[in-house]
This record gives sequence, structure tokens and C-alpha cells, in this order.
Amino acid sequence: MTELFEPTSAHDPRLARGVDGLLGAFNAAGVVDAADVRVAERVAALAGEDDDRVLLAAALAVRSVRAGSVGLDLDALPDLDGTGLAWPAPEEWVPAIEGSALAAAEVLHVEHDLVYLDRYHRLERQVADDLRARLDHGGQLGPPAVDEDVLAATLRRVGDAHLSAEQATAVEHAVRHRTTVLTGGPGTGKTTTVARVVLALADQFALTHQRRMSVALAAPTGKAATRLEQAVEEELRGLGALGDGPHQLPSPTGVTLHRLLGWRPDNATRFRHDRGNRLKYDLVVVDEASMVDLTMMARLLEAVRPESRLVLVGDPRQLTSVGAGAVLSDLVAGFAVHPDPPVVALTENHRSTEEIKGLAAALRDDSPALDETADRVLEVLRAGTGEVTWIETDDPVTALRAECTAAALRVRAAAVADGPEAALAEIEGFRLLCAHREGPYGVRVWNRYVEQWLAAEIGAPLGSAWYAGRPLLVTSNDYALDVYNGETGVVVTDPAGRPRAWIAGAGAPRPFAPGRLDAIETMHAMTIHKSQGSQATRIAVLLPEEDSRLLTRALFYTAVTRARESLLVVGSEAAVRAAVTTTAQRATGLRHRLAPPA
Ligand SMILES: Nc1ncnc2c1ncn2[C@@H]1O[C@H](COP(=O)(O)OP(=O)(O)OP(=O)(O)O)[C@@H](O)[C@H]1O
Repeated sequence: MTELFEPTSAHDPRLARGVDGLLGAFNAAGVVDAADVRVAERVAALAGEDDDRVLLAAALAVRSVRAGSVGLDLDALPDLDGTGLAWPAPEEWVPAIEGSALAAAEVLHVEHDLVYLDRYHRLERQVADDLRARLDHGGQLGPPAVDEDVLAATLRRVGDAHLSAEQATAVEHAVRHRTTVLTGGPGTGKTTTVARVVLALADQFALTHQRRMSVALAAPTGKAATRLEQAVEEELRGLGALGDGPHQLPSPTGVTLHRLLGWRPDNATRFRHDRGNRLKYDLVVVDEASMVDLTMMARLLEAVRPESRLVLVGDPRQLTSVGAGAVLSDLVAGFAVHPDPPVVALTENHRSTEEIKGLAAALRDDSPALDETADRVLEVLRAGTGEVTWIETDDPVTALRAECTAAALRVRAAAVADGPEAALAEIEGFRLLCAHREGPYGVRVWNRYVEQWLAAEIGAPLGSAWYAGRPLLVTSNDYALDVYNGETGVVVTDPAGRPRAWIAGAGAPRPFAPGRLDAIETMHAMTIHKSQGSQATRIAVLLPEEDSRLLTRALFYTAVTRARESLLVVGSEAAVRAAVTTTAQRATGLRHRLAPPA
């Protein structure tokens, strides 16, 4: 649950008018807001429910979903100190919900100590059932046939110095199983391994089929899909595996999950491909799986044919999906004691520098002694010799002005003198990450600051919103323009003096007239949420105040691991401590559903 809100006045839109009883009291205290109350009232009216305590549970379940949980965790209710209210006693509340008209009408379900709305209960059960069915090899299907000689030959072919033992184990797992969950932090070689999995499976496939194996490379965002496509293509080319030959593959194509499943203009949560119209691919790879929410995972699992291979790839320690659920970390936790778990973990970082690896490792510590972990993280931050720097301050403007201005000037100079490719390369050199969108530590304010500093440095106003060197971030998919959420760009003025937005997607960057792009933002600063799946040579992380509700370990870890070569952390010790010691878990039941009964 998120914290309580404080109504600003009697007209605060979060207050529901004309509601009394428990719901009215909990609304007035800022525990549930007007939207939660209205949904609860509506479903209660339909089911003939009149128990106030059950209505409260329904409103809280709606609220929980909005905060990313799949249901209401009755063991983690918000503190009511100072509100004059008390929670209903659990020994009466739970039976009241279980025996309610809303439960009889299957609007609410109580399971695994969670109160679910029906939709999320169904989705979670479906994901667990589909995954278990896949692990059982679909019952009658049996495990996939493996030609050991061919597997050994493939492993020899791809097993050069560029394939570590743990990566080879992952390749072998993917050949022997229909479902593989490949986890690992940044730089652990997930993409490197995926390319070899594709090759190893294609070699097996060629033995029994007259056609080539069909492969879908997918990701939640367009940017991540493009990156996966490019990285796998590069690896396959390096292995001599692209082409028309008998042991070769066509160039893979990366697609968003929405596009893979067949996006429908009439329905945001249903797709063309489902249980009745399965995907035709023999292998489906999904990268950045930590960003996949419960709804999307349910749609994916129902659309993949039971006999097809599925490889989910991601880092379970990164931020969870925007939508409800924590599917990837639930898979890791739920299958931890499975006799033949689908999860294969890569642990060795082959990319980052030692200090960044050290900081990421400190943040990965699962010890329950949170304060000790915070001490260690602070120690690593303080010991930094340049790859990792910490400016301990509550005056971030002074700390960041020079560096942000220099970075913006470099992009501007490249845009003016050298053209889009050079300017885009500069954008990859430095990125300022903020936790928030709004407020003094938010992206909006910091974008404005950098623009002011840039103008001061140039000695002239930037003029148009489409000034040369303005870094851009695409914020939603535009299938018609072939421009995708998460892609970056830059404004460059063409020889006729017109501004053009150059967007870096798959292939070479492409120019667009600004008016054609509607979902676009300035990217001198970027939210940590949006930075998932991307990296920059140097990252500056601006930590918010320690009481920020966004400040969690996953957020800090995600920010830190975006850095390829060097990292600057700006914030107070209290903020670092708050981040490390806040390991907020979303309330989900999937991990319990996947774990075998004790
Ligand atoms: N076994 C290996 N030995 C040496 N270098 C490796 C090995 N595996 C991967 N690398 C290199 O490490 C870097 C990171 O690999 P890769 O991109 O596959 O990791 P990743 O886990 O997909 O990273 P991210 O998710 O952060 O993009 C690449 O430059 C890759 O060539």
C-alpha cells in the first residue's frame, strides 16, 4: 500500500462526496480515495453487499492494484496513527470478507493472505497454471528431444573464450527445456547467451524439420526490442551464423510485446493472438522481463504454443513493471525450491568497471540486516576513486550544474557542427537520472535548469522549443511512424534552417518534422523508470529527499547499473540509507502459487 494522502481541502477531488460509514471515514482520513470508494460502491450495489468492512476491503483492493500490488495484503496495512481510526479485527474481518456477497459473486477472493479483485485473481492463477503446464512439458508432450552429439557440437562451435561456464550451462538448459528464465544483472552476458541459445536450438531444430526455426525477439518497449535485435544480430554475425547456409539463420527481428501479440485498436488488454490463435514462432525470447506486468505475462503465456520454446530474460532486482505484479521476481522466488527449476542465473559481470560492480554487488545483498547493508553501500560510495563518486549534499544544483551544462553543450556543439550521428553519440555519453517527474528533484525542473544553463553559456536564448541539440525521448509507440517508446533523439537544424528531430531506432537515425511526433519529451534529465533497459557511459543519479515515496533499493540499483564507465551519486547520506533500507515488496501471490506445497 502507498501511504495515506492528506486532503488539501473539503473540495479535494480525492474525497468522495456523500459517503458515510467506514468507507467515508477511511476516505476522509486519506486511506482510500474517491475512485477506490466509487468502484467498491458500484460492485457492492451489483452484488447486494451491505457490510461496511467488506466494502472497505474492496476499496483497499482497488487501491492496492493502483500501487502495483495484485491484491490487498492484510498483513501490511498502512499505519493509522493520528487518524483516530482502527482496522477491523482480522479474526472478524477475514471471515466477513470470505462469507460476503462479494465473495459469493466472485468479485473478491481471499487467498494467500491477500484480498484479490477477481480480474487479478484470475490472471495470477492463469499465469501459474500456464507456467506449471509448460514445466510439465504440457503433460502428453514429454520433454524436448535432444540430440546429444549435435548439442556437444554446438557448444564447441559457440563455446569460445566468449562463453563462460555459467553461460554454457544456460545454453544447455534452454536446449533441454521448453521454458527458461535467464536472470542476471547488467553486463552478465544475457544477450550474448541468448544469441547462442538461438543457435543451439536452431541446430536441434534442423535435425527434425525441413524448414528453418522461426524466432521472435520481443521486449516490453520498442527501444529494448531494437537493442535485443541489434545485439543478437551482432553476436550471430560474429559467430558466422547469419545467412542462408544449413547452419545459418536469417537476421532476427525485434518487436514489442504488443506487436508480437497483435495489438488491437478496440481493446487495450486483449490481443489477436491468444489461446485460440497461438503465435506461430518456434522460439519466443522476451528481454527486459522485469518490466512485464501480470496482465501482459498472462497474455503472452496463453499465446505461446505449448511445444514452442520460451526464454524470459531479465534482472529481477530492477524496478518492477509499471502495471500490477512483480512477475519476474516471483518466478525466481517461486521456483527456488523446484526440483527442476526453469531459472538459470548469470552472476559474472563482464562489462562494468570494478567500482560500479562493487556498488551493484553491495546493493544485491539480500541480508535482512538492512542497516549493515546501508553501511556497506555508503562505504563503497565513500571509497570511490573516480569510477564512482558521491557528492554528499543537499544542494544538488551546485553539485550538478557544471557537469550537466558541459554535457548539454557537447550535444549542442555536435548537433550544430557535426550532425545527428555525432550528437546522438554525445547523448550516450552522459545522462542525468531523477527519481521523480515533478518537484524540485524531478525531471521537469531539471530539464528547465539545464536549458537555462545552456542558454546562459551560449549567451543567447534557446529560442524555439526545437532548438539544435535538444535531446529527445520518445514516450509512446507510434507504429505508423515506426518510432517507439524509449527511443532517443536529438534536434538538428537542416540546411534550409528547419529543425528536424533525428530519432535513433533500428538502423540508421531518421529525421522527422517536429509536428509529426506527439509523444516526445526533452531528455537533459530522465526518470530512472524510463532509463530501464538503456545505458550511458557516465550516469549522474540525483537522489530525492529521504522521505520520497519512490526511494527504494530497486530504484537505486536500477539507476546505478545504467552506468557503463562512471557514476556520480548526488544526495544526502539519509537519502542513500533510505534507498538501501527500503526494499518494499509488492503484494503478490504468484510466488506461493508456483512453489510446491510444503
Ligand atoms: N563470457 C564472456 N567473456 C567476456 N566478455 C563477455 C562474456 N559474455 C559477455 N561478454 C561481454 O560483456 C558485455 C555485456 O554482455 P551482454 O550485453 O551480453 O550482457 P547483458 O547481460 O545482456 O547486459 P545488459 O542487460 O546490461 O545489456 C558485452 O560486451 C559482451 O561482449
